[in-house]
Amino acid sequence: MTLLAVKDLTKTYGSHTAVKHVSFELTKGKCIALLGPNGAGKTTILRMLAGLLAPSTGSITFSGYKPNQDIRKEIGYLPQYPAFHSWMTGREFLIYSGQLHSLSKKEALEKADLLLKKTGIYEARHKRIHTYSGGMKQRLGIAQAIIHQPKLLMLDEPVSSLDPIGRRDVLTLMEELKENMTILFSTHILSDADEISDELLLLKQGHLLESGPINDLRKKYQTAMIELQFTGDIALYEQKLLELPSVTNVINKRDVLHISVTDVEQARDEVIQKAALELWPITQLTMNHSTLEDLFMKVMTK
Ligand SMILES: Nc1ncnc2c1ncn2[C@@H]1O[C@H](COP(=O)(O)OP(=O)(O)OP(=O)(O)O)[C@@H](O)[C@H]1O
Repeated sequence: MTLLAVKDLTKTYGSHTAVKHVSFELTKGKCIALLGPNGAGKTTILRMLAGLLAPSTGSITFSGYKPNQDIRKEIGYLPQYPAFHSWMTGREFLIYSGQLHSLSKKEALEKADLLLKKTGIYEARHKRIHTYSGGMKQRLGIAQAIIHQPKLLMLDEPVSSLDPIGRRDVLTLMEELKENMTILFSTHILSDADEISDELLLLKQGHLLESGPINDLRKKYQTAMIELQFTGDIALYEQKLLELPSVTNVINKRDVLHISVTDVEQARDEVIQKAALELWPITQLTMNHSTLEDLFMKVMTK
């Protein structure tokens, strides 16, 4: 079921068009990654969906609403650089945020404690926010973004400024939250998108180049690969491998040969036959597929 539909969305800042005729749909209950290099228009799209920026043209339609109707109560948004009242404690900040969303003092208190537990920062609830680590601040930001129980949670680069521990904490929290809500998050970290998203939106210079379930995109773009390791001088084997019928390309990355092939099983048989005949000193043969990074590069350069 479609939760939100974007049609022909364009945003122009002065003479610069940051988002160009973008259309997509967000499926209810999915975690969707908005991927693209710097300046692709990710923040601009999120801010338009969050109702913080007016589109130049196009429509945003939330399920059950008219096109371009105010949908702010359905949306939770954590900007890339959230502003906190750092002198407040985490708990005070959440109670204050709840009251801004028209919760009574009692409701805000209950909700604050519930979310502090859910986001794993309950122990630090009476500490001032300026003492929180980056990961704790992001978790508090997410708690604040969902205090009004939005149907769609949008996070702008939620892990890009965090150290590996903070990053892991926030990704784990997103994994938990995605059980109960639709999440749209922007990133240029492909492994994060790979780890937690179900669907991708791939953006470049304001254009949406590809979108869809991650597995469908993998099938469309991935290529079969064989990785081969040898003892001795592997350069000797590059040319010999290229002569095999199923091999289309060979790249030497840190003494591992990455072999692109047309059919992975056929290529394996050809490699094994040749290796057995010529006694190649193979130490490892792995059948593989290209990574999400390869997919990203293919879409970005097509
Ligand atoms: N207020 C503004 N006025 C003028 N140009 C802007 C404004 N905000 C963004 N832009 C431009 O619009 C384009 C898209 O910016 P946006 O911040 O949406 O990209 P992004 O994909 O989020 O980038 P990043 O990954 O660097 O955060 C960029 O070229 C940017 O310089």
